[in-house]
Amino acid sequence: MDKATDDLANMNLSEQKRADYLDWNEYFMATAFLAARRSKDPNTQVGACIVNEERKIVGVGYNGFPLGCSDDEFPWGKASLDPLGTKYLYVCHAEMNAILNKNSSDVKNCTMYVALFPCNECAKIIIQSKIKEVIYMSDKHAHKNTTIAAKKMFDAAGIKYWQFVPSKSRIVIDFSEIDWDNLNQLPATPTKSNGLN
Ligand SMILES: O=c1ccn([C@H]2C[C@H](O)[C@@H](COP(=O)(O)O)O2)c(=O)[nH]1
Ligand SMILES: [Zn+2]
Repeated sequence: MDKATDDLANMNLSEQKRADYLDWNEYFMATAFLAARRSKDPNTQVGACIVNEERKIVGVGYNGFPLGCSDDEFPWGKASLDPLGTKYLYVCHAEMNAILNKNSSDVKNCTMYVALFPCNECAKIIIQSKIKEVIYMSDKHAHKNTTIAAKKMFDAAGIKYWQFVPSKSRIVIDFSEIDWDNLNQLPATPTKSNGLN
């Protein structure tokens, strides 16, 4: 293909809608996973994103210690002879933080996107806050009583829950790949010349 034909092909492509944009579920689940990257938990990082009926994000949270409880002083360990020496008695779960961080008056009829199926304690808060749907990614604790109880309560309360199975294997934000002059993500627009092709 000569350069003129190549330029024309690129021009026509740039007038068409991008095909590889994030769909709503990908966008909200990726937001939950981005929030999880704020977590200091060395073992499990959980993020949650709450979305209202207008598809607006109204709350985001991740697992971490309460305000005033230093990440450097409270224990991050899982195992200790003394339960007070583990994280479990102190850490706020991502779902609870997302609800408490809400920027709307309530989260009634909202959907929660969450990296891990909520535990029984989070399930109670989700139900009481009137969230109507939970979309989760990992169900790695499906065999545990905390998850079984959570599902039992969701079923009784009529809360819909389903597992998000991503069709994209990667959602990447790589600042080094962004063409800052055009705000194009170079890999997403391969026909655009980046000087390498
Ligand atoms: O519903 C949940 C369940 C757990 N978490 C958080 C709490 C802890 O920080 C980790 C779990 O630690 P493990 O080392 O995997 O036991 O996940 C949450 O945010 N939401
Ligand atoms: Zn929980």
